[in-house]
Amino acid sequence: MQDAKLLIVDDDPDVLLAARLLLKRHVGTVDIEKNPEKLPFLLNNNRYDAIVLDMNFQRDVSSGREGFAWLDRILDIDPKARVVLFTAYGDVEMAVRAIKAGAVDFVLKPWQNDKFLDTIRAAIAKAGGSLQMPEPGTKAEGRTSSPKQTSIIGSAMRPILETVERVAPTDANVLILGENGTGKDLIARAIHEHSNRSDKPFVSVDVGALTESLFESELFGHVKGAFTDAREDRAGRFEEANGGTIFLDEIGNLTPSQQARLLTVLQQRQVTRVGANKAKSVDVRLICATNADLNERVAERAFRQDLLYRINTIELHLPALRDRPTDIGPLAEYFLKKYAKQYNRPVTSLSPALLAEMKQYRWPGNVRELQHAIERAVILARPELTKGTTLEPGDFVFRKDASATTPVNETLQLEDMERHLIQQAMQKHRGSITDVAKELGLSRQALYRRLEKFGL
Ligand SMILES: Nc1ncnc2c1ncn2[C@@H]1O[C@H](COP(=O)(O)OP(=O)(O)OP(=O)(O)O)[C@@H](O)[C@H]1O
Repeated sequence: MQDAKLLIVDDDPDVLLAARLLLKRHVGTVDIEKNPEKLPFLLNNNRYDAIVLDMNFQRDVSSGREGFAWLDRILDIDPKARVVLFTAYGDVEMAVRAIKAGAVDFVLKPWQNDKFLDTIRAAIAKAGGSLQMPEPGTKAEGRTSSPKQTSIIGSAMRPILETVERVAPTDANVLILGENGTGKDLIARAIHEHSNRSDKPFVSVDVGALTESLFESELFGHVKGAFTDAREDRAGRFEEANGGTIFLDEIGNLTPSQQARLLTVLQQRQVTRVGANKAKSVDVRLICATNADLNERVAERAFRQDLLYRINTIELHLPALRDRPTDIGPLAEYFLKKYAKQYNRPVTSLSPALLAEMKQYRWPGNVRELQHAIERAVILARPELTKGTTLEPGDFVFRKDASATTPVNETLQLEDMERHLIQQAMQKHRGSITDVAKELGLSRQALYRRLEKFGL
């Protein structure tokens, strides 16, 4: 490391001095900088082997938002930059998010000298820094998703996949039912990929997250001047999906007037942009999904029966993960391999004890929860924590039994903070998912997950 060059950016002069004192003995050049505004200048005039960046500068003390913005900026200037984040103990969730956003690792403050050194050594040694980059498409969700070839794991899914293969080439409307995180989106994409429309768009809309005022313009489009913010003509999601498939998620949450509007469009196969007086024909295959019991909602008169009949030509029921325990092992192994490779972590297996606990757990968030729990455990795994290469129960946090890596109080405080921030941003942007996601530095998908988690 004697010929390496390191930059440390933190607004606390004591932290800068202490870090320099420690690292100077091992790294050739250690530059320190108090003001992150100087980053572009420094990066354009030096070649750093690694950069240590604080997540919380004074203006924005606890959210880490400024840190994320600077991380993005650094990676814009040098996509191969190897950024290690400084973060306070308890900010582990944030550190995990930052790694997903492209940082190579993180150091908890106050640091332990040998761990800090190991992390810096590994960051400097790593060639290219591309190992921890997120998968293409995970950082920001485009308006039109291209088909993703994701494997569908688990023997319990086999009968469903057989139905998918039979139904996909027809144009039949499909309704996918199942709890959150059971794979409804995945199955909808599989239907599209196996259909004759696979080279046309697959457009996914979380209709449950659209406010009353956004619903029409998002789905059907608008013309310039139709309302204050309509600065230009814009096609809606139905028009975007023309020739392909439209996937309407959380259909059970539609209000009566939204149900009526949607039914008209489905009956007439035509959309009229808000403010326009001429309808346009659209040719879309419709797939809907919900975690609600629609028959019960019909009985309660909360969902229109005529709309249900229009969308449920074929119904697919996805079982909850707790009802298919044989799938837990294969799914866990699959995610373990995927994330160990993505984050370059030395984890290769799950211990039998951990697997047994997983089978006992209820998995209220189903496969998504399992996926995130494994991703988190892999990111946080250190050789000394994982006894070499196997994840043990202690490396793993079950939602209801947070006994492991992050103390419960700190997890809760973080969650409160996160919830509060999201609520504030939702009010500020009047429910616009795109704007809120942008402000918080989250993908739309990640924001939806949090809205769901916090019941917002
Ligand atoms: N059988 C499976 N094999 C591999 N990955 C899966 C499987 N089922 C679900 N997943 C993964 O789990 C995550 C959640 O799945 P998905 O988004 O399809 O669930 P969902 O039922 O649509 O959730 P929601 O109701 O919250 O919208 C995704 O990342 C998906 O790729």
